[in-house]
Amino acid sequence: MSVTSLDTAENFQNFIRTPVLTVVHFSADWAEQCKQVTEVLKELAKLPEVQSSGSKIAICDAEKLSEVSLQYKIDSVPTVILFRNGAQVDRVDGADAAQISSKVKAQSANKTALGDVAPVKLEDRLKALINRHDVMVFMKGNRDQPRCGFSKTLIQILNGTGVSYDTFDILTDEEVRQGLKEYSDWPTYPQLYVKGELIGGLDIIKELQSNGELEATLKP
Ligand SMILES: N[C@@H](CCC(=O)N[C@@H](CS)C(=O)NCC(=O)O)C(=O)O
Repeated sequence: MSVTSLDTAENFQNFIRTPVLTVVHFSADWAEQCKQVTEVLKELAKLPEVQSSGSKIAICDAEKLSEVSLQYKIDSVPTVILFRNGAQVDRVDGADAAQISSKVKAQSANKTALGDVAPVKLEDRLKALINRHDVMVFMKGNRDQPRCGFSKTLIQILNGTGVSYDTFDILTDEEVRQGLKEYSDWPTYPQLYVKGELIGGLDIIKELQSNGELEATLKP
C-alpha cells in the first residue's frame, strides 16, 4: 500500500468516508518535521497488520486544504488524524513517531470493519519483517538518511555491492527495536538478514567484505 496525496476537500471527504481506518497527515512542504512523519507513515503502510486490515494512509497540504484544516482544528503541522466512517477516532499533534506508530497499529489491528480481530503477535510481525526482502536491514533511519554512523557505514557498503535490499527504521517502532534484539539474540543495530537469517551487524559485514565473502553472502 502506498501513501496517497489528497489535493481537494472533496478527495479528503471521499477518502475518510469508509469503515476501514484512514490516516491523514496534515503536512506542509516547508516543515522539516513533516518529512519525518511522512517516513514514519510510509513504514507503517508497509506493515503486514496495517496492510491486512485494509487501512489507508494519505497526506494533505494543510494550507491548501484550509477549510478542512479549520474544521479539524489543525493548529500546527505535522498533525496526524485517524478516521473511521468519516469521524475522527484519534489524533497526534506534532512529530511524535512513537505515538503515531502505536495509535495507527492499535486502531488498524483492533477495530476493522469485520469486527475485533486479535492483535498480531510480535513474533509473527518480526518474522514477516525479517522476510520482507531477501536482504533486509534493520537500522536507525533509512538508506537516504541514516541516523547513526554504524547504520550509515553499512548502507555505504551495501550500496557498493549493487545488491537490492530493503530497510526498516527501528527508531519508528520501539516494540520492534527491543523485540528483535531478544528474538535474534543480537543487542545492537544495524542488523542484516539474508533470506530470513541473521548475518550480523556492521563488524561482521566489514569482516565478510575484507575476506571477499560479502557478495556471496548477500546472494546465496
Ligand atoms: N559493533 C556494532 C556497532 C553497532 C552499535 O553499537 N549499535 C548501537 C548504537 S547505534 C545500538 O544499536 N544500540 C542499541 C540501541 O540503540 O537500541 C556492530 O558491529 O554493528
